[in-house]
Amino acid sequence: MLTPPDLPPVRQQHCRQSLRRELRARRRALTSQQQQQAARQLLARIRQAPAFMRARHIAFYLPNDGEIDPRPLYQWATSHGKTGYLPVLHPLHHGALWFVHYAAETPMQHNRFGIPEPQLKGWGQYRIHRRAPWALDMILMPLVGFDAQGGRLGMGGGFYDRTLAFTQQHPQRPRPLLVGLAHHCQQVDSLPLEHWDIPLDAIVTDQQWWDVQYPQTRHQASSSIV
Ligand SMILES: Nc1nc2c(c(=O)[nH]1)N(C=O)[C@@H](CNc1ccc(C(=O)N[C@@H](CCC(=O)O)C(=O)O)cc1)CN2
Ligand SMILES: Nc1ncnc2c1ncn2[C@@H]1O[C@H](COP(=O)(O)OP(=O)(O)OP(=O)(O)O)[C@@H](O)[C@H]1O
Repeated sequence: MLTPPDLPPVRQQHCRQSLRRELRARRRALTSQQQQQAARQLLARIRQAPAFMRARHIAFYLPNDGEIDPRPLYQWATSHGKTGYLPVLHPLHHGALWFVHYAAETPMQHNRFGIPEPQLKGWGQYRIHRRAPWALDMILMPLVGFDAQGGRLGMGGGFYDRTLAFTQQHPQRPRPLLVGLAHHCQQVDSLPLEHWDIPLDAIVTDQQWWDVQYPQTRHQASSSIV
């Protein structure tokens, strides 16, 4: 179920869709014990990584559709002085995300995909809790699929791609480390990188941490972060 790079675009999109379906079914099939164990292993793997230890402002997500659960990591991070944020669907810019501070007392609402996110109240109050993506130290983003070369497949909305496009347009500006999270069973041999795909710095599963090195010709080479 791989997508050869020389297929015409429409066929490629079709392949991405069926691969997405297959990988989503695979992660949903994990039992709650397997999910809990994966979340514990993810915590153990990430919390000791120097890049994570240095990071102070970190975007997490609330698990949906069988995604690997970063909540134990969030608990650990916030009890060690770090500040956690969640993605919120941008109220005006369709297809983009805001990152909003998240704590136990944060009022939540469900977005149109049924995922809980911090409530948008007045714009004035909201601005206090929002952090620009470039001012985050690390963004942990959920993956539907990935390959060991840094290719990634998300839910298909292009939300993270649009929100993080600035990292390609202004490569010398400050930017967060982009870390994709997935279950080990979501790995495939090879995924083509689309021109809009934002390269990740690392991919972490319950079983492994990959630093992603892109060829210079394709993307800015990313430096090793652990
Ligand atoms: N936990 C989590 N939060 C997240 C994301 C995510 O992937 N995971 N997102 C990452 O982008 C954003 C939300 N994007 C999403 C995009 C599509 C679907 C989804 O379930 N799509 C359905 C179709 C639903 C519809 O169109 O009404 C589907 O594909 O079955 C969910 C979230 C922001 N928050
Ligand atoms: N910077 C961008 N500007 C406009 N459209 C974009 C941008 N990035 C991605 N898109 C569009 O978003 C759609 C979904 O892209 P893709 O299939 O790569 O999503 P994804 O990477 O799986 O999702 P996500 O980024 O939310 O994890 C594509 O049709 C693409 O054209």
